[in-house]
Amino acid sequence: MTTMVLGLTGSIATGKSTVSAFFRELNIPVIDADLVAREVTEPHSLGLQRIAAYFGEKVLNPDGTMNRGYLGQRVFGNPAELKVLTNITAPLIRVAIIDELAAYKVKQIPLVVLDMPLLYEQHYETVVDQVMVVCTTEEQQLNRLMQRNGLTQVAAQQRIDSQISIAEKIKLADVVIDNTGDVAETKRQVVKWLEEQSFRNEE
Ligand SMILES: CC(C)(COP(=O)(O)OP(=O)(O)OC[C@H]1O[C@@H](n2cnc3c(N)ncnc32)[C@H](O)[C@@H]1O)[C@@H](O)C(=O)NCCC(=O)NCCS
Ligand SMILES: Nc1ncnc2c1ncn2[C@@H]1O[C@H](COP(=O)(O)OP(=O)(O)OP(=O)(O)O)[C@@H](O)[C@H]1O
Repeated sequence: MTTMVLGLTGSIATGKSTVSAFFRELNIPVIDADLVAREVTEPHSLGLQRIAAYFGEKVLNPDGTMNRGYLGQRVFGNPAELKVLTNITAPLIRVAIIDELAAYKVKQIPLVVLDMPLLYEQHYETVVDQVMVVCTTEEQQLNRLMQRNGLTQVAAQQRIDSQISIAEKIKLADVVIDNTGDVAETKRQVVKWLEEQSFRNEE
């Protein structure tokens, strides 16, 4: 059996994690690119060494972990520095994700989800078989992001502007999940899509 890889994306805070939780509930494996990004920047990793070499010792906490608050504040308002950071992490993330996908393919798992905010920005269209985009209105996105991360409007908007807009991603999507309603309404759309694909990973 061949493995189908579903790319799950959206823009920041449009509801990817909310949708990926539905897949997990159905025992469908999810690769979380944000988590992979954390793994490739663990203490003593090549990723963190490269980041510290460029951004300086300030990016390191006393315990050797990455100071995410400091780095996030620095790069999200500074496109040139964000590019440097992304250029360090993206190749490391890519190798780790391709490895994980290969392991699922060997096991012939029918469906694997790749939850990746930067799926289009990093050109993963060729890595996945279909792309599902989770969308909200821009106003909901801003409000949910400010609320979830405790960010000011300016800081939240800077993060939103670091990615391709939702409108652009909708145009590129194979399937769009509308997350402007309540969570149950969103879940119904995901279940419907799964039923249309006529497979589910069994327990
Ligand atoms: C800048 C960092 C330190 C901020 O950490 P923080 O804990 O505040 O945020 P977190 O990692 O949870 O990311 C939150 C969201 O920010 C957005 N984001 C993260 N990195 C980037 C990036 N390089 N470019 C654009 N948006 C990004 C994503 O939508 C992500 O879901 C961190 O995001 C990071 O190390 N980024 C580089 C790695 C990367 O590219 N990750 C994205 C994987 S697809
Ligand atoms: N349908 C909804 N109704 C109300 N709140 C929601 C809904 N969907 C998601 N949220 C809330 O909005 C915030 C963003 O959702 P979520 O974390 O799923 O987004 P994300 O796309 O995974 O974000 P990121 O890009 O940062 O990883 C969360 O606080 C979540 O609880």
